[in-house]
Amino acid sequence: MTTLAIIDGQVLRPDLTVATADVLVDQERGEILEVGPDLAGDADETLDAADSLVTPGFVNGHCHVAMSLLRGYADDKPLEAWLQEDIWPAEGELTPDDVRVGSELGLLELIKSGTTAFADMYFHVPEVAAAVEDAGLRARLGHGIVTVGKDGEAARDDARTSLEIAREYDGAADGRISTAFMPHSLTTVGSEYLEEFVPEARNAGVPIHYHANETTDEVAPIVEEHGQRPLEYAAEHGLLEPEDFVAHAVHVDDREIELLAEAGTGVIHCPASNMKLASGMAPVQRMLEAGVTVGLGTDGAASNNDLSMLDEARDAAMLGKLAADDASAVPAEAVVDAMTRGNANAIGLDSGRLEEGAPADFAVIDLEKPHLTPPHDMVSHLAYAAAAADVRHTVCDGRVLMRDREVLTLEEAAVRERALEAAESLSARVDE
Ligand SMILES: CSC[C@H]1O[C@@H](n2cnc3c(O)ncnc32)[C@H](O)[C@@H]1O
Ligand SMILES: [Zn+2]
Repeated sequence: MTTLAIIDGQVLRPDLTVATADVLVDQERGEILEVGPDLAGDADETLDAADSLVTPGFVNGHCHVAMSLLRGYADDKPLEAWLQEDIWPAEGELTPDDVRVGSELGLLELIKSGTTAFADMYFHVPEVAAAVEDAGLRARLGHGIVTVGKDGEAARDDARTSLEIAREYDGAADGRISTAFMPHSLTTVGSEYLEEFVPEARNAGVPIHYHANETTDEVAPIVEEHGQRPLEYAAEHGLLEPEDFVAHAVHVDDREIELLAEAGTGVIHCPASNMKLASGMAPVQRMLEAGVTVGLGTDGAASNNDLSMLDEARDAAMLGKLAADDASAVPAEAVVDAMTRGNANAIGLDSGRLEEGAPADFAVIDLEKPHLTPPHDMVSHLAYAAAAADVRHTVCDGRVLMRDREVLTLEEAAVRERALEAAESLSARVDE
């Protein structure tokens, strides 16, 4: 057994209390052996956490990591225009190599901001999976299906690809990669394809993840065409099961909140993307009160425009108060839970908790910063004050991915260089 000890840190426990302790990890099993005093002993490797907070690694519940290549490509438009006029034409030019380098760029940012696990919907998923395997993170990946604008054969091919990817990659990278069947949304995938393929996804034993109720423009056509609210329609098509999770859920009514709570389907709230695209304010406090599992996600870097879960936590708390017109709504504890254990539960990964027997996924945050002084309340600091640049070390599955801000599993300068070239070449191709 090889061991790693994270020593002298302030450890954030599952009940959100903080204790000065070491954390001892079995690196082969990727598991926490013990949390307690004086565990450095003869550990094979140590990580200094003095004057630092040791937290569960952050979980990003909804991302399109390769879209890092499109950061700043198109801003200041609402969802529909942004996708139709800018993003989809650019994505039409993306090669598998572009997706690989865009993923590596995004993974660098995830590691540097303390994220150890994420859920991702995109295409050229084998490239995303290869990047995840090498970078050392944990992920739930899927191929996003869009059937609108395609003939029947092309549409069925797309849905079949999502199913095949889900089957083939589940358990890849020594179990760090799991998968889901991923229809893009309830308006971009026709009901006939849901009826045909959802039962197959259930047979494959994978969850289903999709964008839902993101804008009023997305709700209206379903109400008009089917005479039902989108999540009633989703339930009728077998898309609201306890293992499933939806992104956004901005425009949900009371009945839909009740459906989510009854079904146990997770909601991944994406406040930065919702604000930037002016999609609306999700009723997060109402969903929490109804018992919905609420996680947090960044969405892609083209609509955020970063992948920091610390930023997302702050945005969620701030926007949640504004939406509820109540300063006590969406408190610090709720967002810290949502970015760790809540998210892990929502996307079906065993992560987000720092205790014996749990997966060894951590972020170590430097507290010796003016904006983190004084140390009244670590949960408050995580929700409101800490930033990506405060993350010192990141560990996933017992492996040190970043030590003292040096990423060990990706060559940062080389990835940036390749990303610059790929982005330049992509822009030129789109402009041709
Ligand atoms: C078919 S792969 C995933 C697909 O989703 C697009 N996308 C990125 N952000 C959003 C969003 O906020 N709502 C809906 N769709 C989004 C992305 O560009 C890919 O095409
Ligand atoms: Zn999205």
